[in-house]
Amino acid sequence: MTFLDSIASIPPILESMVRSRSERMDSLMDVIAGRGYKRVVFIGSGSSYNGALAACPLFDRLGIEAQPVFPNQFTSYTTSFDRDALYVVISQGGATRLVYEAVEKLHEAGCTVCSITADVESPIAAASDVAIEMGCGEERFLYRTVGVCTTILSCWQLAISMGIESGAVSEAGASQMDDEILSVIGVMPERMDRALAWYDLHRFSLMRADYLMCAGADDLWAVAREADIKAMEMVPMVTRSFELEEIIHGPQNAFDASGAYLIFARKGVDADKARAIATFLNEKIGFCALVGGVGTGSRDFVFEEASELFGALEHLTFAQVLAYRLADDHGRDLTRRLNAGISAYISKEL
Ligand SMILES: O=P(O)(O)OC[C@H]1O[C@](O)(CO)[C@@H](O)[C@@H]1O
Repeated sequence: MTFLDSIASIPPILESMVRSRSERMDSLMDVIAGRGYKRVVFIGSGSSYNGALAACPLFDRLGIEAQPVFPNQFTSYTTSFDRDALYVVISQGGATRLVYEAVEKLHEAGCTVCSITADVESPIAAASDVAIEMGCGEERFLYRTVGVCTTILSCWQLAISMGIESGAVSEAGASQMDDEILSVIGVMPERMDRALAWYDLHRFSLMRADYLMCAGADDLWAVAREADIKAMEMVPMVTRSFELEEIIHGPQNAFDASGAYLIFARKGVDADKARAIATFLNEKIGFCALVGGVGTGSRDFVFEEASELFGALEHLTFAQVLAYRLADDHGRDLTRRLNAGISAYISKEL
């Protein structure tokens, strides 16, 4: 089993989650019934945070304000609570200490807590009021890959359920969303194959890069963050991600030809901005690829999303393939941690 098999295993896992949405969200519906939630606060770290961030546009579309917060920010610094909000803690491992402490803090404040974890018997799931199964099972490699995709889908299903409860989505509308998600899942294998071919074409430029900078807006900012964290952990290499407009600080000042640049973008409000940044980077700085529907250059990875609302998964497939191929070409063993001794200094787990 290679890491690529792990990426390839994602679409059928997601498909079976979509087909069982009602059963998966059954216990959540009991908890949110009659509560009229209009606000969701997500608490999660790393890929768990990114998964929540990727789902925020759907909540917004359904009239629900959604916001992700890092566990340390919440546990150590947050002092005000919104008892009319649903708090959702996300932890693939289910035992991240600060996420667990967030549940305790929320319960002391009288708030309702929903968890999303791979194992519904994990400490965080057991401590929460309602536990949603992330759906990823046990990740075969160290790096959250299946899990980040199933986190995004779990959050989308949470949004759809809250939309049904609030009346913003009818049952028929929810089924249409399921179909739209299935159309995205249907193209993920093709995105994977094309990403592999794209990597082969640009391998030399990518292997030369000392660092990787990623940018995107809205849900594609979440993809940029995930591309960043995966390349950093897996290759490994120095990486950073920016909200699309924020990356402009870099080329003005610090970026140079030893970096590689990825801009995730779709047609619409930010297309011209994304193209302008990519053109400047390509003409004046170094290797830059536009990923998504707006590219026209030979370095770009161009595809029409099967769905704009749920297309983040298509972009994410590209990011996962890139991290895997770069890691593989660098001779990285993805079953072993580098610098595993850090756990003698600090541990995130209970
Ligand atoms: O989702 P969990 O299990 O709480 O872990 C959060 C993050 O911590 C890490 O395990 C290590 O930083 C990441 O890989 C992960 O995304």
